[in-house]
Amino acid sequence: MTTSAEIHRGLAGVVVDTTEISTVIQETNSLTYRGYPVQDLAARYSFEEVAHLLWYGELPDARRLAEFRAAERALRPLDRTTAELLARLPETCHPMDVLRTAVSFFGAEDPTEGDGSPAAHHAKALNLLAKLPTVVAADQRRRRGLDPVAPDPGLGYAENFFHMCFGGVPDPDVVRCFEISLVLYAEHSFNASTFTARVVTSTLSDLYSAVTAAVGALKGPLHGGANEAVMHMLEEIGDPARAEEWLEEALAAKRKIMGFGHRVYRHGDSRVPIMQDALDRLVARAADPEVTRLATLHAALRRAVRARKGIHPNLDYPAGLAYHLMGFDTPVFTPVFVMSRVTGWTAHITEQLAHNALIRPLAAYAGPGQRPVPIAR
Ligand SMILES: CC(=O)SCCNC(=O)CCNC(=O)[C@H](O)C(C)(C)COP(=O)(O)OP(=O)(O)OC[C@H]1O[C@@H](n2cnc3c(N)ncnc32)[C@H](O)[C@@H]1OP(=O)(O)O
Ligand SMILES: O=C([O-])CC(=O)C(=O)O
Repeated sequence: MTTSAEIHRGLAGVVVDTTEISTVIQETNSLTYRGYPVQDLAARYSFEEVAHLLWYGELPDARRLAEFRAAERALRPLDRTTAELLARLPETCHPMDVLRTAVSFFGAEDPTEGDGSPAAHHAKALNLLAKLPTVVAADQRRRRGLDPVAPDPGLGYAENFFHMCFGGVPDPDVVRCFEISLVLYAEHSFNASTFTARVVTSTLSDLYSAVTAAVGALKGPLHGGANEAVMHMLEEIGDPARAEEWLEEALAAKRKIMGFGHRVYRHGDSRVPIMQDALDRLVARAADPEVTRLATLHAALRRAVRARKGIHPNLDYPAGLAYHLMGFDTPVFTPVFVMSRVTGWTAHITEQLAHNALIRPLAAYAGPGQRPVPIAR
């Protein structure tokens, strides 16, 4: 080691910059977007209004919201080249790979890719917000052997996604639970994927490159991939009566329990009570023994992890099961997270550019000391 500098592995506890977009308030275990508590936003506002808030700093008035909605709805269809390209990707690849490829391709197709002005950024961000659900829905249908369903400009963001996935819109309670999840997933300060987007942006690279990299960062099971991993874990456990025994075995094998723990929250994720409440409503309305079994297992594991390790669930824990009950295929859960988080990522990309400093930390060298190269080879 060539330096005695303090090492912060994983940048834990390191404050690298300021942000005006969101903050976790540890004292009250709360999260605000541009100053508004996320609980209140989830209860009273649509996802489109929250996207506007994150990008422009204020909730839209009625006229501005109508314009914003009209612009988003007009941008939803994919052009033929994109649709054909995505349909050619192997079905063995993960839907997050499809999404990552789609974002990269949107950049390659955009002649204004390098324009980093705030106006150009907002246009690109809106384009991604509008098109990503079309990509995710078409991909889920393709894997089910079905043709894509065209977006419906008469439907809101959340409703239209159900329409494109399933060819119909479920009852408003289900749509509302989905919309709540989108609001909760939209933004979370300097999480790993957002920080990735900021690192890429700090080199003055373009927005599509930053979002492509962020999709890659979100895919991992320690971050967004956990909502999908939660479902696999519940399937592996199977029987609610096995939750405690399974947990002991998993901990003995040094496995991480998916959907539990958090780098920032030490006393529980502020978003969980709202999402758990939405999940409970989905379970109650299903009135189905299989759904009850899953919900019982979900609750049993939550209690067991709390009792055994003192660890709380994070947002991915209730969101994973909620997406399953809404009918989405498990590999689509993290892409749905992307559809929402693209708002936070792009808000941060714009903020990073406005006060840019190249992000380039130092490392404490721990390799061999300087030595002569061998003379004979
Ligand atoms: C939307 C999101 O991205 S939320 C996060 C989603 N990710 C997950 O749900 C994956 C499971 N969780 C985890 O792996 C971790 O809790 C993380 C990655 C989220 C946070 O990790 P860190 O802040 O680095 O905490 P760290 O891993 O050091 O955990 C501290 C202690 O709690 C334990 N711990 C934390 N989370 C878990 C978990 N899910 N399962 C088992 N043990 C855990 C660790 O083993 C460690 O114990 P130790 O001190 O005895 O070694
Ligand atoms: O903040 C984090 O580290 C992870 C998280 O909860 C999120 O990105 O929503």
